[in-house]
Amino acid sequence: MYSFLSGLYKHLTRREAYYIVIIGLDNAGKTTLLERIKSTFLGVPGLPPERIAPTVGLNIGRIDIGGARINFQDLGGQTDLQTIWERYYRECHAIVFVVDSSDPERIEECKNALERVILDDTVEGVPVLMLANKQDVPTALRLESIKEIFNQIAERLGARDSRVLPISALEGNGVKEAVDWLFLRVQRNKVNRPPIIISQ
Ligand SMILES: Nc1nc2c(ncn2[C@@H]2O[C@H](COP(=O)(O)OP(=O)(O)OP(=O)(O)O)[C@@H](O)[C@H]2O)c(=O)[nH]1
Ligand SMILES: [Mg+2]
Repeated sequence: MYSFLSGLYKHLTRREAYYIVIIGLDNAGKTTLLERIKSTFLGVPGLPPERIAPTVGLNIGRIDIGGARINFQDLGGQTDLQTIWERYYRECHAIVFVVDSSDPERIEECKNALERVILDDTVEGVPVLMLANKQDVPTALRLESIKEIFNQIAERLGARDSRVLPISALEGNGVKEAVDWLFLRVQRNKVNRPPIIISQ
């Protein structure tokens, strides 16, 4: 009886879980984005921007959406930390690459970092969302310019789902749209990268 009930409980509480990595150069705004996602979807205030320090390890954020769980993994972007990215993106269901649109001088470095990820065969078919962050800065590169730069790389993505969206992690603009895009894409890509089934 106990095993029947516990089996039934597990069945009723089972749900799909997805892992999404957030990468990009240091100072791009990844942790600010993670905190913004948490405050938008969990309804609790995230860490205030002035308390966010450069990431050395990994920050995790969990949200529930459409009956599924999404686990965001925000990684440090400093050059010597980029070597750990692959440990996380190889297993993930989608990749978010955050770009600091207010720093045109680092765009080339940004492109190279993204290219290295895209060219890794282990992420073939995984949806990639490029976020043109800091759109609240008046002098920031606008979406069209960022698209022009990143579409050269996107061509290499082949049949994979990819998109460039404008956001301001600081002010929250575009953050919900970005998460909605990701949720739809990880579900569409279920056959290639099945979700992890969890109970609760
Ligand atoms: N104006 C503006 N500033 C932002 C935005 N997002 C982040 N910032 C600022 O950019 C700086 C870096 O933000 P972080 O979130 O720590 O950047 P990160 O990508 O996590 O950096 P690492 O952890 O070192 O890889 C901080 O001063 C943030 O307040 C944004 O949308 N607009
Ligand atoms: Mg960080």
